[in-house]
Amino acid sequence: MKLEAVELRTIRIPLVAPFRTSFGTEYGKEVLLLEVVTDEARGWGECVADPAPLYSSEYNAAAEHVLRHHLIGPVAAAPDLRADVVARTLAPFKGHRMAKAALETAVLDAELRATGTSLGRYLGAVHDSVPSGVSVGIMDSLPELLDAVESNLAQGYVRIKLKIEPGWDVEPVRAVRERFGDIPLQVDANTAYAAADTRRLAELDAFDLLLIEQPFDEEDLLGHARLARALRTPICLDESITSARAAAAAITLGACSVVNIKPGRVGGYLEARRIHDVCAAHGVPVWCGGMLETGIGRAANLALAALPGFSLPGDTSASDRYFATDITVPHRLQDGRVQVPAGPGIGVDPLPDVLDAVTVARDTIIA
Ligand SMILES: CC(=O)N[C@@H](Cc1ccc2ccccc2c1)C(=O)O
Ligand SMILES: [Mg+2]
Repeated sequence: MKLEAVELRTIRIPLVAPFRTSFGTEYGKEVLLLEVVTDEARGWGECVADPAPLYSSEYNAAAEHVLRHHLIGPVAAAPDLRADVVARTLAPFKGHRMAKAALETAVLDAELRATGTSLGRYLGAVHDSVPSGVSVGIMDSLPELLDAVESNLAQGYVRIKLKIEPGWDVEPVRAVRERFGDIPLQVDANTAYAAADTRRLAELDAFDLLLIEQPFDEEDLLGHARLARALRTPICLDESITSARAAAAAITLGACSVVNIKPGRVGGYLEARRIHDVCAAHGVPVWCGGMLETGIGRAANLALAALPGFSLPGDTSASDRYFATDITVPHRLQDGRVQVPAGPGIGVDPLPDVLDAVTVARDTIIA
């Protein structure tokens, strides 16, 4: 293929409800969307960064800038463009994995649409639908939390994940256990704790959680390894796992025994599959994390979540968990599962009218 143009769009969509984590509260999602135009087909990629560098060092304006000024040029210069040359082409540029992931995914989507191959088939998916968990934010009170959990269970979500932070951890978990019994339950701290909190985190061992996700700083592999030796509950890493190499190091150091794979965080779906393969080789279960993607990124995540090593329900929730109106035909939860799109590439397209209604900026870069 030959890259002819890249259209950069910034879209803003309100969330159905504020979503509070240990690093802040979000009321809407601002998304950088890429559409690549090649001589054979077009493709879509969604950047999972946010407006501020609170989850990771990346943020939307930086992703757009690095794409515009450093990443699109070399990819456009590739004479025979395929998804598996993008990462190699971009390797000289350090970091910016979310920006790189969006570009690689858009190229991969175009390549697969041109050959009529679904992303699931290309990656090695073995299921047509995947069981879905849901991420429940920090709430203002325990009654509000219990109502949110009850609503999500009633919709059919097969696993509940609670956001925690110091001061909102043991009591919410205990309240959910007391009200809902032994439902599949896990927590996510988004790096909010430190070694001094070990005794507090050890109190969570009483609740038979599936895992504790990213309790410490993303760079603190040794701290997570020490914590894993002190706790019975498995440690899962998210922010720390930026590549297959990082996954191998974390597992070898004993820093985690479960991995949350997010293609946007690791530079794309090809690296995400490598992480899946590394974890499978170590007997480490993986699940597909979420970054409140629109239906575009959500579709691609569903294909990845259908690979054999994804043995735990992920955060591949239905569109209506976050958006009243998605920019694609909404992904729906049916009997606790979400369908893997079967069409060529990511298998979905934005709905033009909806997309235009939420677009706040757009710019076409001619290759
Ligand atoms: C589903 C889930 O918990 N995702 C992330 C946290 C996250 C990521 C990106 C976000 C963007 C806007 C608002 C909240 C966000 C939360 C996580 O697993 O750590
Ligand atoms: Mg997480």
